[in-house]
Amino acid sequence: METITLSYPLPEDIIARDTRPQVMAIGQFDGLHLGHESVIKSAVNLAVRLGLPAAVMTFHPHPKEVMKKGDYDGYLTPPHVKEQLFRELGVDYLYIVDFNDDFSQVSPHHFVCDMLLPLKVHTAVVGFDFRYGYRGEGHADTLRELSGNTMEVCTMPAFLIHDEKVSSSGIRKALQEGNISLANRWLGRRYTINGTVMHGEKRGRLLGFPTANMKPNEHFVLPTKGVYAVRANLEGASFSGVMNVGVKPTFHSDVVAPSLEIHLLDFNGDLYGKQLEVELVEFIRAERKFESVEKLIAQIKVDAETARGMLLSVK
Ligand SMILES: Cc1cc2nc3c(=O)[nH]c(=O)nc-3n(C[C@H](O)[C@H](O)[C@H](O)COP(=O)(O)O)c2cc1C
Ligand SMILES: Nc1ncnc2c1ncn2[C@@H]1O[C@H](COP(=O)(O)OP(=O)(O)O)[C@@H](O)[C@H]1O
Repeated sequence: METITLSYPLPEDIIARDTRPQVMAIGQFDGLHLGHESVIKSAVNLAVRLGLPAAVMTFHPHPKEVMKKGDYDGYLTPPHVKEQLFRELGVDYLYIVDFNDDFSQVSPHHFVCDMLLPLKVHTAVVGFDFRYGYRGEGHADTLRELSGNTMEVCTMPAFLIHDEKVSSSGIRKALQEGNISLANRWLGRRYTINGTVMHGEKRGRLLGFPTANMKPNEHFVLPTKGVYAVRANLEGASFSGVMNVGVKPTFHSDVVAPSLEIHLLDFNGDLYGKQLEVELVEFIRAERKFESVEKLIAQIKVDAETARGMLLSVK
């Protein structure tokens, strides 16, 4: 797969490229969840049938981040992981459009005529709720017309699980509510945060539960404060663990930024500076303020055994 970064207007060298007509899935693909996957798989299958390359066009940063909508809480899937998923799905060309204030002003007409047509989009494959151009005024049904009927458009219906529409906003909400099973089911994989192990307050070892304090490598959506059963990948090996996301109210009365702390079960070693990839498997309980350190320790013991039970048959 070739990754091509684009800006508007398209640079001369891109226009001059001898691009073959291509089937292009277009969307933010924030997620990237099972609904997005079905759009991309359809584009790839169609491309194979037509003997054309399969492309994806996506936008970065997230338009909500650029437009300062306020409700943008970070990545569900960081760009490099999305890129890997596109590759695995069989995409030949990945176009990443630099989404900035100027691009947000581009009309639907100009988006189609100045970007899609020069890129020789033979068929655009989009989700049922695809919006594009200034204020999202362009809809899937206007793509064809704006291309002067030179481009085919294939609009994919909503992807449903148990009659519910799979959506990124639904996954974000599920993470906020501790509904990890739903978030994972809709994503089609476990919600994963990766980061670097930093020094913390050195209290964990005194409690009998050393916890690797993980600083996320990207601006990920944080799940709700609480305790989780996790699988953690460390230098190619996989461990079961229990993670606390929160502000440790037993020790802090002031508001502090939430931290992610992972205790690996059956592990002893130095993790400082190492890269950890943490996959959320299940929510165990909400974070609480304990009246004594002893009670917190007793609860952490129960949490660790709960996680162990939950993770018994999980790889
Ligand atoms: C499984 C688990 C559950 C935890 N639950 C809570 C909790 O409910 N309330 C709380 O104040 N701290 C909780 N903690 C956080 C501990 O207070 C924290 O690990 C300890 O303060 C060590 O911090 P340090 O790594 O910065 O030294 C939990 C930690 C773990 C590993
Ligand atoms: N089973 C384990 N799980 C997590 N960290 C462990 C474990 N065993 C040893 N460690 C080490 O202990 C550190 C955490 O100890 P802790 O007292 O909580 O210190 P800190 O507050 O700096 O995180 C980890 O960063 C890691 O280097």
